[in-house]
Amino acid sequence: MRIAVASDHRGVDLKRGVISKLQGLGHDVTDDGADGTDSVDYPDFAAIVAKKLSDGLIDRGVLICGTGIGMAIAANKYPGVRAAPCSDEVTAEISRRHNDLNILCMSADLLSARVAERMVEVWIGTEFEGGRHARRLDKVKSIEATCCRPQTAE
Ligand SMILES: O=C(CO)[C@H](O)[C@H](O)[C@H](O)COP(=O)(O)O
Repeated sequence: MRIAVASDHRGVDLKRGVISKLQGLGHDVTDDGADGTDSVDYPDFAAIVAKKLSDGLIDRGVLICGTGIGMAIAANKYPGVRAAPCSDEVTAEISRRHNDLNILCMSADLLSARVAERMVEVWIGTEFEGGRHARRLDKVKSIEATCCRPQTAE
């Protein structure tokens, strides 16, 4: 799978471990920053990964900030992105089975490297179940199509 990973300054260490884990599983992984611990703004990094996903250049994304919340808010502004913070293996698995989550957001402040790497492994290895969940996601897509169209100037 083609996977892009990015973080803000709080997530740089966790990001390195996540990238190694994904590469070890045989995935094609890009590191989209941040490169150091100088303070940066999470929307800049969420935008890089979310745009790639929205444009079909990657299959999945992983975004890490202090809580994972800011990254999810920003990433979800891009069409076709389904991003959410997950807190453990269970939410990571259900986010795939029920929500077809395509960008996993994680908290650098609250997760250990071991738990975060395991979450990523479970998340990448879990398929969307379809069925009733596909019906619900179709409704989400329809909300996106009707509410989030770019506004044209009158
Ligand atoms: O956006 C966030 C909250 O969801 C992230 O946790 C950021 O990493 C955090 O806000 C950054 O805060 P800092 O005090 O500037 O490090």
